[in-house]
Amino acid sequence: MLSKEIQLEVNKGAMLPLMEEFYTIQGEGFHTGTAAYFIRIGGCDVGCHWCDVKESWNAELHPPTSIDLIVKNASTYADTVVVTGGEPLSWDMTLLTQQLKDKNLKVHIETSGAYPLSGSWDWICLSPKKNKLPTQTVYDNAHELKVIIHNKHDFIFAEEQAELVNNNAILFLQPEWSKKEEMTPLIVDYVMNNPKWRVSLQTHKYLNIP
Ligand SMILES: C[S@@+](CC[C@H](N)C(=O)[O-])C[C@H]1O[C@@H](n2cnc3c(N)ncnc32)[C@H](O)[C@@H]1O
Ligand SMILES: Nc1nc2[nH]cc(C(=O)O)c2c(=O)[nH]1
Ligand code: SF4
Ligand SMILES: [Mg+2]
Repeated sequence: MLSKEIQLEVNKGAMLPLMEEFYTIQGEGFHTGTAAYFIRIGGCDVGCHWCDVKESWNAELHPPTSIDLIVKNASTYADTVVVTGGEPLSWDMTLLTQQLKDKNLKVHIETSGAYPLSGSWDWICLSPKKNKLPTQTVYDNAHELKVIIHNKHDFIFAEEQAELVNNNAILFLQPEWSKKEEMTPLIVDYVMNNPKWRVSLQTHKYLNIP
């Protein structure tokens, strides 16, 4: 159990359960190949059975960390910060994003959109999940829609989600890692037949970097 004082700070978004932070190359989606500092915030109740960071789900395993410290570390690296998780929108992102922007950093988010949008973002990557669909604010503000393809039905889900996202969002299909041998050729065919979509791969896993 957190002390009352710390719980209040977490509720305000002045402290967040930090799982890890690392400087790497954005491996996925529109900004693939570009250097970025990743901040991974613990806590997620969406429950994707193929999630590649299940250790992030239980927020209680990750120490509440002051955003002052998170921002200080981030600003010593690249000019772009990617906030991920866990599900970052489980928490109030207002203060964290304000302070990152005060340091002139570009602030990106990786989100399932399952909770209402908080914070101010230069780039929103929405990766919707069937078991907890995105909220309207995230559909309206997403710059990128990145749908994970684990089976053939996910192409239908992808088209449904593309109807819900704003018209400017760039559309990506990304193979679920454990099914990539089977799904990647289907994605390649699908994108050639439906060129409004683009392919996204988890390139960091091929590069053996975090
Ligand atoms: C771990 S999630 C954290 C952020 C947020 N909870 C979300 O799902 O967008 C980061 C990204 O990894 C993707 N992802 C997670 N597990 C994956 C897997 N096994 N194969 C491919 N992509 C995966 C998610 O869809 C999301 O785009
Ligand atoms: N290199 C790298 N790129 C990423 N893009 C999204 C990631 C995530 O887990 O949110 C991720 C990640 O974990 N590593
Ligand atoms: S929403 Fe993201 S962090 Fe949560 S289980 Fe799904 S992939 Fe993992
Ligand atoms: Mg990842």
